[in-house]
Amino acid sequence: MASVFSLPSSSFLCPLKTKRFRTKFQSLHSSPKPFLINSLQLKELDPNIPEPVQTFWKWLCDEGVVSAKTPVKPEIVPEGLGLVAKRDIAKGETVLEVPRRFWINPDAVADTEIGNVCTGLKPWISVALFLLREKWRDDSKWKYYMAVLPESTDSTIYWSEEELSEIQGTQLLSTTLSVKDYVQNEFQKVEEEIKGIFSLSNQNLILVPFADLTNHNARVTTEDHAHEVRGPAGLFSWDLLFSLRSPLKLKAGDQFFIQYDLNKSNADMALDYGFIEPSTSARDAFTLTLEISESDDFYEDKLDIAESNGLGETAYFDIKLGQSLPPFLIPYLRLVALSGTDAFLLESIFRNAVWGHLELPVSRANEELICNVVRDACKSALSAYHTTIEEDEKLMEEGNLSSRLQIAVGIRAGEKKVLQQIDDIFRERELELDELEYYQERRLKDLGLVGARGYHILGAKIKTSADLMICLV
Ligand SMILES: C[S@@+](CC[C@H](N)C(=O)[O-])C[C@H]1O[C@@H](n2cnc3c(N)ncnc32)[C@H](O)[C@@H]1O
Repeated sequence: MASVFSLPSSSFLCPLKTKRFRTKFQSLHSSPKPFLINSLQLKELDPNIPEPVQTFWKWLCDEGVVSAKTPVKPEIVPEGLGLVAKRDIAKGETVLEVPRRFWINPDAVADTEIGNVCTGLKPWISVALFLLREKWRDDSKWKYYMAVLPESTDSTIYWSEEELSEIQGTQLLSTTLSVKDYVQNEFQKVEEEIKGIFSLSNQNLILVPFADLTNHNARVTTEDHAHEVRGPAGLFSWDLLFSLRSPLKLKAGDQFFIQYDLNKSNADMALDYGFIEPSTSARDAFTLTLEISESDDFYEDKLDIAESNGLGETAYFDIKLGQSLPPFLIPYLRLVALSGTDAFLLESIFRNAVWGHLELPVSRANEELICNVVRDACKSALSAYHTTIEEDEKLMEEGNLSSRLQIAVGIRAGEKKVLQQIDDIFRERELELDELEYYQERRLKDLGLVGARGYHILGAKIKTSADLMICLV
């Protein structure tokens, strides 16, 4: 899978790293040259740029996608290939425009000979099938683009067993294995369905030659740089254009960057793009999965309450480093843990108000249980990693890690930090258990039945929460 990054209405895949050009370069080299590379725009290119990229650029020039006015050109940059400003570029200035006839998306596939067999397939599968077919056609309209598309990226789905062992215990490892399984199953299904002719959930998948040479940078903190506009798309034609504007003010020689996706965690980025942002703590995340067990005596009631509040039998909570817990996490935890003398809150007379009650501590037993359960889960998850945070940090400080090891170390350190943060939050909560105010106390206060000397209802002293229940329900 090549990397995918999100745009307002679409995503686009990338041709990848220069290190992967060698095989392409050799294969192109042995075939007759498609045309003489001598246009003005080509003279501006660094002669060290791999020949397939030069040929691709020439093709873009010939097709009118690149002109003398185009303010960027491809260069070799730390991220592989990238686009570099030829002159100063103002913030918001249009950097490139690619007419619709060059886009590769499910609509484009539908208009080709394989359109019929692709009808009804998932968008990523029809695009993948199309790419496979075009790759082997000598007369493909996209052949110069195909020649710069990568065989693989640093996405974890391409990692060897040995490389994957570096992310042992991480959520990223299980996601990676699930994605590989999913792709394999889909491949088998397609193979069975279509004899002779293959971020996966993305409905608006699109490949845009030229635009997908743009790299990501954390300095860009907005995502509104990609637009579909109508404009001139050739000598006499007018069409939809995929347009990218510069989110930053650039000086000549600066690289043109965009922001791929502000909401992705480092694990998402590792899987989708094959790189991470180790210094952006909010990208370090861990997903807590909570479930109302079917064997719970109050399963039906709990499920009903969860569903009435937009949650379900299983709920996923993404916890980010340095950020507070998602607001529904604690009420959901309290709901799942609700039992014994607290179960009266599950009765239907409380149905409209119960979520409000769950937003505050219910009882000491309930609060203690959620602390224990979460802390045990954190400890168990932490024990599955084969390194400590300190060991990972030392490796990062020493540097000299391969790009994949850098991802592995960054991911496992990040996940552990988040788990540690969750454990710290619930450890502190545990220490406060005696000071918290619980449901019964609040209720008595509401009823004006709590005096300075303790809980008194109609003169009878209340000793246990069971007594309270009898009095209050
Ligand atoms: C859309 S392509 C961009 C062009 C790509 N650099 C190339 O050589 O073809 C996206 C890929 O570029 C690389 N990339 C982009 N931004 C990066 C970054 N900030 N750090 C590391 N790699 C990056 C990743 O391999 C990513 O999957």
